[in-house]
Amino acid sequence: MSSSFGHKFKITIFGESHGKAIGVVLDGLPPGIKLDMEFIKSEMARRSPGKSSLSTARSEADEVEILSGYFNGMTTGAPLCGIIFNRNVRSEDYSAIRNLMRPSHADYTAFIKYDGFYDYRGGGHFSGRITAPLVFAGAIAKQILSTQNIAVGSHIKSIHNIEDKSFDYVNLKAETLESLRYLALPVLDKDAGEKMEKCILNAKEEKDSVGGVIEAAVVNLEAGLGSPFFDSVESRLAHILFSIPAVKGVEFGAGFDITKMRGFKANDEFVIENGKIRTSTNNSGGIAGGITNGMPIIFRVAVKPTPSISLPQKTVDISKFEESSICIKGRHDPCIVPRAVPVVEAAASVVILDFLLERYGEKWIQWKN
Ligand SMILES: Cc1cc2nc3c(=O)[nH]c(=O)nc-3n(C[C@H](O)[C@H](O)[C@H](O)COP(=O)(O)O)c2cc1C
Ligand SMILES: C=C(O[C@@H]1CC(C(=O)O)=C[C@@H](OP(=O)(O)O)[C@H]1O)C(=O)O
Repeated sequence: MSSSFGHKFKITIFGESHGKAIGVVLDGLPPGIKLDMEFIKSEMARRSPGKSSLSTARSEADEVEILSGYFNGMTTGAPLCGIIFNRNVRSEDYSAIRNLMRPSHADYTAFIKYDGFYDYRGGGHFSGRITAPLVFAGAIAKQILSTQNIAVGSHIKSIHNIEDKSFDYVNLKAETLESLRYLALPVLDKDAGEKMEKCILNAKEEKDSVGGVIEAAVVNLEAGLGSPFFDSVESRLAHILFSIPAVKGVEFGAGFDITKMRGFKANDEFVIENGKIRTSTNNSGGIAGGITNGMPIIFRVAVKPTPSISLPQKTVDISKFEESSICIKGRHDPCIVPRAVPVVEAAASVVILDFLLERYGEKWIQWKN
């Protein structure tokens, strides 16, 4: 397995959805950071399951217990381990479908790779639940970034065929990102949000699911982070974003649409504003040559419809090697997107902090202040 990520700020996640606990070890955290526990709790709550009819009915408090690396209210610089106990498992949901491979979940691929020994209950280590420790890591990274005025945030760009407005790629402000944090469905256009909610509830009613797109941004980030070739900012962000279960696409700036523009429209022209070099458009999404250019980093993440649905589907019975059908009973998200929003932000925060620690070392914060 490959459950570790990062260079200077390394995270290692562990656990299974129906095991005793899930968690993360954070290595490379600067010492002397006073953790804002209320902020961490609020980030965990944005993702935690069972809080609304738009989510899985499995209800988990997702309180994090810190086991190490934290002393007298400050990070020590030693590995910080945070664990979350699984409280509300219902493994019998999985006994009946033990040998029936859920279409588009990880059952079949995990069965092949781990010779049938993997923990299949609740998706095991493949579960979206394993993003809870990622959100914990991201909340700490986000808090550190905010001391330097760097903000990471996102909104739901679309659910199924319902579209929200786009961010203002050039003049996006930290306050806009902050205001989105408090919305159950973080959207810029309230009407679109109401339609999205109906769309999700409609799919749920019909025992089906829907997907969507999350548009995220990092603002107030300096120019000069990232290294070509293989450690470009796009490469590292895409790596962690594609690690999130159910993510099927990532694009930056104008993304695939840039292919429909001619060079003159696609190019971001340079200007000087208030003594700073900026660009008048931001089709590059704040990255050129794999390096940040000081404009907002903009990216979008495509999230597929939840694979576990209760409509009857064709599958195979792996124990008999014969075709069969499956009707999944259990507690599943009718749409993953709303709960994936803080996960995407967490993932981006981890990467940006890693780049900054790489550039300036762990004394970066003291040095900047
Ligand atoms: C926050 C979150 C919640 C998820 N909830 C569910 C769920 O309730 N049911 C389900 O079948 N898949 C859910 N998933 C997606 C599966 O974990 C994922 O599709 C599966 O592991 C296969 O991985 P892949 O889609 O990346 O190929 C969720 C993912 C995330 C990030
Ligand atoms: C528990 C969470 O989401 C789970 C993610 C998930 C999956 O297959 O990814 C399947 C469901 O698990 P269970 O069948 O145990 O209820 C979701 O509830 C969580 O995100 O914390």
